[in-house]
Amino acid sequence: MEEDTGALPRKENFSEWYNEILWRAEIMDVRYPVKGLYVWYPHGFGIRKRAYGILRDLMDRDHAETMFPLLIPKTEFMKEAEHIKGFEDEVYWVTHGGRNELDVPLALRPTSETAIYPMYSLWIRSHTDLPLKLYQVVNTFRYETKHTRPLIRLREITSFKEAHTVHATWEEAAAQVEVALGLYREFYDSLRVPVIVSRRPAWDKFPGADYTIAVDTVMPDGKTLQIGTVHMLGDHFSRTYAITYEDANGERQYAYQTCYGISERSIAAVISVHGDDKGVVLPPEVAPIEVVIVPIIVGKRRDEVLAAATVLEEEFRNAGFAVKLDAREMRPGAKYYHWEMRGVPLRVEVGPRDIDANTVVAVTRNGKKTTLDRRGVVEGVCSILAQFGEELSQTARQAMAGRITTASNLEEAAEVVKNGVAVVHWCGSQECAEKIEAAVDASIIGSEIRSDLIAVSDGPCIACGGNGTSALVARTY
Ligand SMILES: Nc1ncnc2c1ncn2[C@@H]1O[C@H](COS(=O)(=O)NC(=O)[C@@H](N)CS)[C@@H](O)[C@H]1O
Ligand SMILES: [Zn+2]
Repeated sequence: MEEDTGALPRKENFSEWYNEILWRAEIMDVRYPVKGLYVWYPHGFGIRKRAYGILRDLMDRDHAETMFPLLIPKTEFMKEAEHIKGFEDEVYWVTHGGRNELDVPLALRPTSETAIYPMYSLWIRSHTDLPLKLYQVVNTFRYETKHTRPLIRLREITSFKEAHTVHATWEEAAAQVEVALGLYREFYDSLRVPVIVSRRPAWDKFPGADYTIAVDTVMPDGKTLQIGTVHMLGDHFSRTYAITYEDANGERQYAYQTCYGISERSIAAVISVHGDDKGVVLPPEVAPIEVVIVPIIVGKRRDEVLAAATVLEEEFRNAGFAVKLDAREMRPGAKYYHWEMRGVPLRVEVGPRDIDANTVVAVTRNGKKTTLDRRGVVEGVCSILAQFGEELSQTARQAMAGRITTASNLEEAAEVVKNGVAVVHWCGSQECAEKIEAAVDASIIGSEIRSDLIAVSDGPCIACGGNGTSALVARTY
């Protein structure tokens, strides 16, 4: 890949910064010749791999992982009316196998309800088969007509984690929605990404769902990014796909379902929230390289320094760190620049002075320098990385808090949404939502807000003066 050249755009020019950092930090190559499809560089894929390893560990607590087919027959796809309406403009169709026209066109899954639920109908017979909680991590395809953007709005979603659960009652399904939100909070806590949870307005819920609860973060430009959604499907899909079970009294009942999804937007959030003017900044939890060792090679003591650096690398590797020794013939400063761009959380420098003093110098990606005793170096680095992770959480949380502002009328809200999220009182009516959205040129993205950064309250709707409660208004990706 091309080497680094020149300075990055400043992060305050977020859109340019974001586009440039994807190739400068070797995350994604956007030159693939199909719109909305992009290629993972190995470094970017390493971030995805660690992040989805955390996600799988969370899901594996009480879900089973599986994999359903990519191609969905039109007959199945077209069964759930609302679902179709929501996706008919986004579905890719396969119509030929070789030169033979297929008798039934096949959809590339935009999401997998219509692939999975006919099989659930075969699998679920009795209440003893419930609850059923499966998930898969697959690619899905959506013919997005809005502006596509790497990691944020793709036509091939390469890292679509979708969970689909089945329960005996509405209450159990509603409880699973809360379990899913807890998992998503834990996931984003691990990525040090602060989130706001809220209920999407009825017109924004997932097609075919009773309600949708979304997980949003606030991007550096003040726009929100939906980085996870949890849907209560009620019995809509079970009635359409005949997912029924025999209850304890031998009665046949329709099942109740949920589904919840996360995509590579989670990676976009890590890059966007934590990055700075020098490049990507990775939480240790998802860094493909946690520690890079840079030997300070000085003339005649070159071999001695390299030997010491190699021993150090071995020690970190045996302690379970993802460590890299950068022994390239290059000025140390150029190496610092290279690894800072790629977001490596910790650099360890070792040179002749360190060998004589039996120390090493540890420098975190956010610029903290510590001289460590060579003997306790592994423990020292452990606590430095833990501290670094906490600092990332705090910095990101404060940044998000700084972009959320209460607005008590339309004019104030119109100002706030230019570079942040407005918290307003809304009566909940669609009519007032349209008035508010037109007046402030932004969307009502949620109510029933759950965030320890936002004090929810009642008050007069800023459109009609009627009884309102706190709602989020923002521009969105
Ligand atoms: N075009 C896209 N590119 C990247 N991520 C996307 C795209 N469309 C949706 N997502 C992400 O995928 C998540 C789940 O998508 S969704 O439509 O809301 N929900 C579903 O598809 C349900 N079947 C849950 S699995 C969204 O919250 C969003 O974060
Ligand atoms: Zn109103």
